[in-house]
Amino acid sequence: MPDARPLASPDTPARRPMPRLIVPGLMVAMAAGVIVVAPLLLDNYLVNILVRACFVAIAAITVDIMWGYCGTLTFGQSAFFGIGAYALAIMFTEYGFGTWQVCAAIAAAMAVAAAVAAFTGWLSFYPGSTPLYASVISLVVPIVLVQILYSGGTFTGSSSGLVGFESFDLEIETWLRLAGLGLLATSVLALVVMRSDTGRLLAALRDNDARCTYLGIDTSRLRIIVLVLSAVVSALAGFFYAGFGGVAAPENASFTFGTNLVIMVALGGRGTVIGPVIGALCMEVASAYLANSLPYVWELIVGLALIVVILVFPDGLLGAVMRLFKRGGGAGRGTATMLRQAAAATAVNNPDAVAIEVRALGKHYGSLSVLDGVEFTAHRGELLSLVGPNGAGKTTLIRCLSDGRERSTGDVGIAGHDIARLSPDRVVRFGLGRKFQTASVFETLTVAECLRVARTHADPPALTSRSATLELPPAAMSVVERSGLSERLDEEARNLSHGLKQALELAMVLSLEPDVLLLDEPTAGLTRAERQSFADILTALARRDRLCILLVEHDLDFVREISSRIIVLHQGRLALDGSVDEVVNSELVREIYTGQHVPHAEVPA
Ligand SMILES: Nc1ncnc2c1ncn2[C@@H]1O[C@H](COP(=O)(O)OP(=O)(O)OP(=O)(O)O)[C@@H](O)[C@H]1O
Repeated sequence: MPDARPLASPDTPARRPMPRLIVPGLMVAMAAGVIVVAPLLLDNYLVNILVRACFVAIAAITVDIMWGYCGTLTFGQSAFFGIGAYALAIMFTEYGFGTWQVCAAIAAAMAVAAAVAAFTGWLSFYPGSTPLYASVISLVVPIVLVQILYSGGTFTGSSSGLVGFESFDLEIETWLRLAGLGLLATSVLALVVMRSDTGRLLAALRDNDARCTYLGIDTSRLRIIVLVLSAVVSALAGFFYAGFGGVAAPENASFTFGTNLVIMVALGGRGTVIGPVIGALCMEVASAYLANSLPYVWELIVGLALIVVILVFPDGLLGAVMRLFKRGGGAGRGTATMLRQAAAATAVNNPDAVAIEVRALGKHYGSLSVLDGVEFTAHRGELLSLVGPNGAGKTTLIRCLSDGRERSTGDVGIAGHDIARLSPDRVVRFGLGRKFQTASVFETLTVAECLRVARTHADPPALTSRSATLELPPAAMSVVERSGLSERLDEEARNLSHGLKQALELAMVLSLEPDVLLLDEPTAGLTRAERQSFADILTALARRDRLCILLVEHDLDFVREISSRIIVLHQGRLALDGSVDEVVNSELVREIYTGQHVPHAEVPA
């Protein structure tokens, strides 16, 4: 879109280099403080608290990854912490302390935590589940686990927990150094991964799960993998926590502790890794001093602090500090991305092959029939417009073509594949791309990151590094260059104008190299110039690249200009299917668009 006029200022807001240095600087300072200075200066009581705080902070980091990066608010990390603590306590109580017992206890802690996390993840993240549902499940897990511990008799120590077993015989200063190093290693690893391409993919999940799914990403599987890994880390933290304290108590697994972890993350600043560490250290130390002297007031103070932070600093304390160093609130990440065109796909074998095949399609909501007996076929190279009055069922039809679970009756074929009851991420792999009515991008990611996530299928993300180059297929590249997005690759998507967001979403969908493109009112809200540009792009995609495009559109002039064929939906039934002239000049379309009633009987079945 050469003439697109972005509403947002084209100037990239200036950035100071500080935010990139704050987090590593804080980490080095805290690590030096805990590992080197603290054992020399602090009394035993405070060192004891710091050791525990370091292990709790590791669990808080796992909550941050789940909540701050992946967008799932979880109260259940305490359960995995408790599993680690009890794996050690049960093993040492039952079999004594020794090398094989330590190895077996670590293996048991990791295996049980991973198994419980996999089961919980399967329950929480089934396709179509909501984030609220996952949070509720995360509340239930520690509650159930604590009940199991209570009813475990002498095996789990019931409400008193397990105590008095032989454990690691280390000086307290050594414990502090070990705990500090463990916390430092976990923080560095988490930061490296979260700043890598994989971390950006997790942030994309948080921003827009549906868009990820329609980019062919199995979001449920990804969330389960992250939950399992964070559960294992949390279990290891609990293991050493119990090893240090020589006790495992139901409180270590309780939902109260899980809630405290969430508060630590919220106070420190979610999505920062280091914020939760600061939150955990501060809360553990403060609670050790205040919880006994001010038992009820302390909880009140924590509650009030949480409310104040949520109201005044929604990004937490560290988020507020980091924002001070940003001018303009959210430009790119100071990285320069090189754009490169991927090799063109091999020539299409059969340029006129059937691309969409719909047979006897029906969709019902209870007794309400929204689509009934819809049948049509579309070929590669066709630009097919779908028109009809509001409520005719156009968006529902698009949903039924892109998600096998949507339709009530009938069959849908995409590029020769029956979509059966497959979820959108699987249908996308048949060669389908869907653009939503409202631009669906990843708001907190840069333009380059959005496009990189869209290329996940072709270019799996690196785990520990961030790519400096971005390779796009020719069709996506052409949209990026024509729209001017190539000049703003390192700018966050939320700063783009409406037109540029629409162009970005189209480029993301084209990054999938689809054979079939579904577009739901893509020109709504665009300027005249942007609309013309969109028309040129779509025409080229159909004629030159032989894509089959199905376009839902209200603007009949636009439809007339670009379509090779038009189908009309009326009251859930296919009313007309013909050439542009046949449909636009038909009596039926005139009646529909002038609002006159068309009796059901007159609509061809
Ligand atoms: N989840 C749902 N439950 C019940 N009815 C629904 C649901 N989703 C859509 N409908 C109904 O299905 C009908 C078709 O809706 P749909 O959004 O597909 O129409 P449309 O042709 O795309 O309309 P518009 O042009 O306004 O976007 C409407 O009457 C709508 O109220």
